[in-house]
Amino acid sequence: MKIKVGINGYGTIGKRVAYAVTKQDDMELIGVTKTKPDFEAYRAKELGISVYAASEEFIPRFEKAGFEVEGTLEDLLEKVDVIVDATPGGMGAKNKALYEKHGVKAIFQGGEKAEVAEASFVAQANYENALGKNYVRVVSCNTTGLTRTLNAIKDYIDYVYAVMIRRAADPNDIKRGPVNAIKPSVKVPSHHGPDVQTVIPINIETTAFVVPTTLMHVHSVMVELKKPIEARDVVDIFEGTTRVLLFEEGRGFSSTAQLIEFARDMHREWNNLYEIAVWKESINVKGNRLFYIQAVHQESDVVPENIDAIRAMFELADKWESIKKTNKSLGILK
Ligand SMILES: NC(=O)C1=CN([C@@H]2O[C@H](COP(=O)(O)OP(=O)(O)OC[C@H]3O[C@@H](n4cnc5c(N)ncnc54)[C@H](O)[C@@H]3O)[C@@H](O)[C@H]2O)C=CC1
Ligand SMILES: O=C(OP(=O)(O)O)[C@H](O)COP(=O)(O)O
Repeated sequence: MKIKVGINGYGTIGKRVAYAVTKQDDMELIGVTKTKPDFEAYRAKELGISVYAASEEFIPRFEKAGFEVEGTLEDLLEKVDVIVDATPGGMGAKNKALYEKHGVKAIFQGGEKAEVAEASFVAQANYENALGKNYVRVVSCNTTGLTRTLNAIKDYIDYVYAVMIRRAADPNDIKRGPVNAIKPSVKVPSHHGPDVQTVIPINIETTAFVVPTTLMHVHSVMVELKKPIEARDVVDIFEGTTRVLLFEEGRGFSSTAQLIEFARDMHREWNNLYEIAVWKESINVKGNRLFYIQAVHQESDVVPENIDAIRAMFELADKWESIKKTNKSLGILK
């Protein structure tokens, strides 16, 4: 039996999750919602994807353009086992009542508060917490990135301090800035540390900045160690950690630009870099402190998590079976 999946919100995350669903042999993409008949709606149709209006109120827009939709979100909800809510942050919580009304399981994204779901999720850290659940939240791209690497070394962690340098906007976004400024998040700690704690119980504080780039986020991580570890052991641990890749400045990876070029060279769809990129040379231990720097491709790192969350919610596979299956289907390197 294939799990029938719908996507509400066909934007940056929604379209990538839709694509990933079509790559799974145990899932079927039933349809996606759109609020307007823009080029993304036409492209979805060209790809054979059924397009639904996100609600009744948007129908006139489609009618005016002569774009035929299959119905509304409520019609889509009648046909699916699970809906992936990838609407703008905060909207998912409002949509939840509709999902409950139709008795459909739902996955929410990191723009929602943890309370929207029964579990916050990063597959390699807490797959088991989502088993059989009706509502799961895939945490934000930054939280996912922090969790992947910190979970791998959690036995050594006394306290984590991390600085998040966040991209101002996604590449297709023309409305957001800053254009020529660095914008601190004066709310300290930023939401990322507490968010990591919704997945793994570690001591962590984070601060965050927004900078004028669209490519990726970068994290500067400092860990106060509970017990000694050598930098080369951390390298070994990260080398053995799924969805984490080590990149060397010595091989030309001197910025996020080269990381994205690597994804392009790999012919990844939308230059997705699903893996968290850790700069190998940045892994250093000084006394009882470990330092490393990593980059997160915000548009794609949460995509495999959405797929694994679906498998966990329907108890289709155990943790490693699901992770391996998802990795293989998306060309994730390890
Ligand atoms: N872009 C990113 O870097 C990441 C975003 N997230 C989270 O994923 C969620 C979605 O974010 P993005 O994909 O970036 O947003 P987006 O703005 O690219 O896409 C949202 C889509 O929802 C549509 N939409 C708007 N109102 C709607 C409605 N009433 N019903 C249905 N669809 C509606 C928009 O037209 C758009 O296509 C948010 O919670 C965000 O915090 C998580 C990880 C990374
Ligand atoms: O939600 C995200 O993008 P957004 O800025 O489009 O809302 C990313 O996951 C980054 O969010 P974060 O920096 O709050 O973790």
